[in-house]
Amino acid sequence: MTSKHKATTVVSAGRDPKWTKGVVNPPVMRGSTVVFESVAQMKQATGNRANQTLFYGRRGTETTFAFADAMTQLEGGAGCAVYPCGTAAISGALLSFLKAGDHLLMVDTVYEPTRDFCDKMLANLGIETTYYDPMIGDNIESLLQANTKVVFTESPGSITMEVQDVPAIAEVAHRHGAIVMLDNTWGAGVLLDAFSLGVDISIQAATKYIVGHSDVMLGTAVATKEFWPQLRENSYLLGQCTSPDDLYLALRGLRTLNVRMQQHQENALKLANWLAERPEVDHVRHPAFASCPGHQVWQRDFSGSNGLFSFVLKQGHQQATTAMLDGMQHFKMGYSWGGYESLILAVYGIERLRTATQWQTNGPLIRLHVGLEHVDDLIADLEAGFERFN
Ligand SMILES: Cc1ncc(COP(=O)(O)O)c(CNNC(=O)CNC(=O)c2ccccc2[N+](=O)[O-])c1O
Repeated sequence: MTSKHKATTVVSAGRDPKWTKGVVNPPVMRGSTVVFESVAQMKQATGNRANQTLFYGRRGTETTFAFADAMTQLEGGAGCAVYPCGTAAISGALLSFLKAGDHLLMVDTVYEPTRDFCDKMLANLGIETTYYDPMIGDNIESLLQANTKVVFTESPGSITMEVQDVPAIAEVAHRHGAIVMLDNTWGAGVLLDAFSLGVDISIQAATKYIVGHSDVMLGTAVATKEFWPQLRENSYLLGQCTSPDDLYLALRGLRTLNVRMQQHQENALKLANWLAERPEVDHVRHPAFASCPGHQVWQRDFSGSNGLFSFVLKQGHQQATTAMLDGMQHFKMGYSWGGYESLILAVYGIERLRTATQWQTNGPLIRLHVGLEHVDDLIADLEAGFERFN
C-alpha cells in the first residue's frame, strides 16, 4: 500500500496480510532454524531464500520482511537490508560495493565513526578514501578518478549541518560510473526523497527517528532496483541480521514518525529562532536558516526539518560550557538523537575531523536534539543554562 503522502505510508507500509495474518501489527516471529515437511518444500524455500521466503534466521523472518517492506515503501526503493546499527549499515553498504584498488569519495563532514571506518578498515583493505568539501556540488568532478566506485554523502552533516547538493553530485558521479550513497538519517525517509535526487543507496541509522524511542540499535540500507541484489547478497555474506523484537519496535516507531517529526520541527524552529537572538550565540546552524551552509539546497530538496540542529557560541571556555550543560533539566547529555527526548552535546575538536575543509570558530559548537517536551520548558532550560554559562 503506497501513497504520495508520507503520513499514509508510515501508517500503512509493511502491513501486508501475508505478514500480519490479519492483526494490525505483524507478530514477532523469532527463529533460527526453519524446518520443512518435505524435500520438495525445502528445495522450494532454498531456491527462494533471497525473496522473503522462510529459509533460515539469517535471511530473516516474517517480522523482518514486514519491516523491510515498510522501509522500502517509505524510501521508494527496490529492497531494504537491515543491520544491527547505523554504523553497520554504512560499513555493510560500503563493503558491498568496494574492493581492493577502488577509490571512495567521502564527505568531509561525515559522522566521525564513518571516517574512522574509512581511515582504519577500508585503508587496510586497499581502498583509498578522498574527503571532499560538502559544498563542492558538481565541482566534485575534479576529484573523480578512474577507480572511483562510490561517492558517499551525508546531508545535512549531523554535527555542523551543511546541506549537500546531492543531485549535482549524483549527476557527475553517475557520468563517471560511480554509485551514490546517502546517510539519510536526518531526512529519515520523510523529509527527503533520496532516489529522486539520484541516490542509489539510502542508508539510515534507524536507531534515531525511525525507532524514535531511544531503545533500539538498528540500521537500514534501501537500494534501487539496479543495486538491490548486490546489496542484499553481500549484506547476507557479511552475516548482517537483526532481532525480530527490535524490528517490531522499529515498526511501532515508524507508525508515529510523521507526527513526531512535525512536533520536533515545530519545537526546534522555535528554539532556533530564540537562540538566534541570544547575545551568547554567534550563529545558528539549522538548515531552515539562511546562515546554514546549503540552506537554499535544503529549501529545494527537503520538505521540512526535524529536531537536530547546532549553534555556535561567540566564545566560551570549556568550564563555562560545562557549567551550562551540567544541571540541565530536559536537555540531557547523550551520544545519540532522534528519540522523543531532548539532548545536548558540546562538540570540541571539530577542526581535527576536517581534512578537506577548515573549521574555525571562536566559541564551541553545541548540538541540540529538540524533543517533544513543551517548548516553553525547553526554552526555560536553556535560559537557565545561559545564566550558568555567564
Ligand atoms: C548521521 C549518523 N549516521 C550514522 C550513525 C550511527 O548510527 P548507530 O549509532 O546506530 O551506529 C549516527 C549515530 N549518531 N550518534 C551521534 O550523533 C552521537 N555521537 C556519536 O555517536 C559519536 C561517537 C563516537 C565519536 C563521535 C561521535 N559523534 O557523533 O561525534 C549518525 O548520527
